[in-house]
Amino acid sequence: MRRGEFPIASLPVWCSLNDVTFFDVKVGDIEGKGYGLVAERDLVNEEDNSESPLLLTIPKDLVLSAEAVEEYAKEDKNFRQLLEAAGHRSHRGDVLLFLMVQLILSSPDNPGAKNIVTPWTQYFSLLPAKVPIPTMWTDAELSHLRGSSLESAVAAKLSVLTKEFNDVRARSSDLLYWNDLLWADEVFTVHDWVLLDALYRSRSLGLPKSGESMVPCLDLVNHSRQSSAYFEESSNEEVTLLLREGCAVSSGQEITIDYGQGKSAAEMLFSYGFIDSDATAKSLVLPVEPTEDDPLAKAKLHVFGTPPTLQIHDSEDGVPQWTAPFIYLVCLNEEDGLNFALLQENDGSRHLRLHWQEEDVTDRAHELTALIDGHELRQIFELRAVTLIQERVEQQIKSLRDSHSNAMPGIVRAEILQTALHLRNLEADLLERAARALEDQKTRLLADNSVIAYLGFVEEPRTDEAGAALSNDEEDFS
Ligand SMILES: C[S@@+](CC[C@H](N)C(=O)[O-])C[C@H]1O[C@@H](n2cnc3c(N)ncnc32)[C@H](O)[C@@H]1O
Repeated sequence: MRRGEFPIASLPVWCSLNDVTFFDVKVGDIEGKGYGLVAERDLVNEEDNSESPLLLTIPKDLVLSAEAVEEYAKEDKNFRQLLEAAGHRSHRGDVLLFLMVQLILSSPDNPGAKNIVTPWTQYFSLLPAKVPIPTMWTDAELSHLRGSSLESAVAAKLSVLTKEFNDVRARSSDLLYWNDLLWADEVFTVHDWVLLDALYRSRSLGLPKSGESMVPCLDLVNHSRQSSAYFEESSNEEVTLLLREGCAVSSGQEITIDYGQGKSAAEMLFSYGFIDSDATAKSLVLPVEPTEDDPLAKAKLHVFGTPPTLQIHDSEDGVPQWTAPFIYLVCLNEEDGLNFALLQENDGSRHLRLHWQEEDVTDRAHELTALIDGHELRQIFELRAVTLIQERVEQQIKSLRDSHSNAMPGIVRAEILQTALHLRNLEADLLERAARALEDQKTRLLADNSVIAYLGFVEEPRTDEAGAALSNDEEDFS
């Protein structure tokens, strides 16, 4: 759908009409980042100044939160019908419906639909038509993410977005007003829905009172890990941007906030479309699956309930840590004391239950690491888990290496290619360090007395022979 026009030169008028105030800062073009905020004069906030200087204030009624969407629905009958038919599933979904309406109302494709206009209808046209996050990349660009943790994450997100779009379409087609505006000439497409999601993801922020919200003008502030400003929501729910304590910004310099706060390189790319040049991967998440020959695979997936993942986190000493609760479910079996049972309720419904050592632990399927604590074979179970995790990590390293020369032909924007390569390098480094840490842990477990005893080496092993025999036998406990 074609976008409306709102030149940046008109923003000061919009701000004065809507009580948004800039103090000594203005919107400017920032190379490689789109718009941003720059200081109009030298700004300083001394180290122990308890009252930080204000840079920007935005009144409560402009904050686009789930509550604001509900309020708007009270005033607009057509939107209320749309929200009742297709909304109320999540806060994000409701905000996306509101943005969809702003897109329609501001689009030159709908000259007749301009009768209901909110401040957001005009502001929406200032938002970029392209966001550099991977859900908006071309297939050729996406092929450069192969082997990275974002390969499956982006594919899953795109499939969810397509489902959401089809769902909104199915639920609103019976509403005459919306059917005419949205679907009759197929003016609103799945690409528009992907754009709305991208705008929301890259521009929303968590406010203490209003929750996840979009705030006009505050959403023009770019990110830096050495940020000079921060935002607050006051008791009357006005949102403010303030200069950080101990910060000095010269006239013409950019004002930034920190979007990161613990986010991994993959999360930064997924949500905002860039990675800091001095970033480390921090962490990554990979999907994991049950082993192919496990007869209990389906039951294990069912009781686990959520898509199983392996999370790898970096740590300050450079030795990565991992979390993979499903892997413990994968490596335990009936002979270890893991069982499934069907529980029949009085109303006739039946539920699959998970038992560990004859105790019903269905609600603790994610806590098997804790449940095996104290078991005499605990180290054996750990060894199986470490072996499976190591295999998964090695598989990912191989996939990163193999896919490098394998990208799809097609035009790829230089900055996108650079960002994808940056992510791949950061993740390869984290995975390789994780593989070494897993190998070390395996070696430690293999030297554990209970493991040696379990494997039949109860007598003092001669180191060389034992080591060789153990590594040959690895598959037996995986
Ligand atoms: C909340 S908006 C900030 C305003 C945006 N620059 C604009 O023109 O509307 C977030 C987007 O700005 C860009 N951005 C913000 N900080 C950046 C940075 N440090 N490096 C590169 N791009 C950045 C990214 O495209 C990101 O998705």
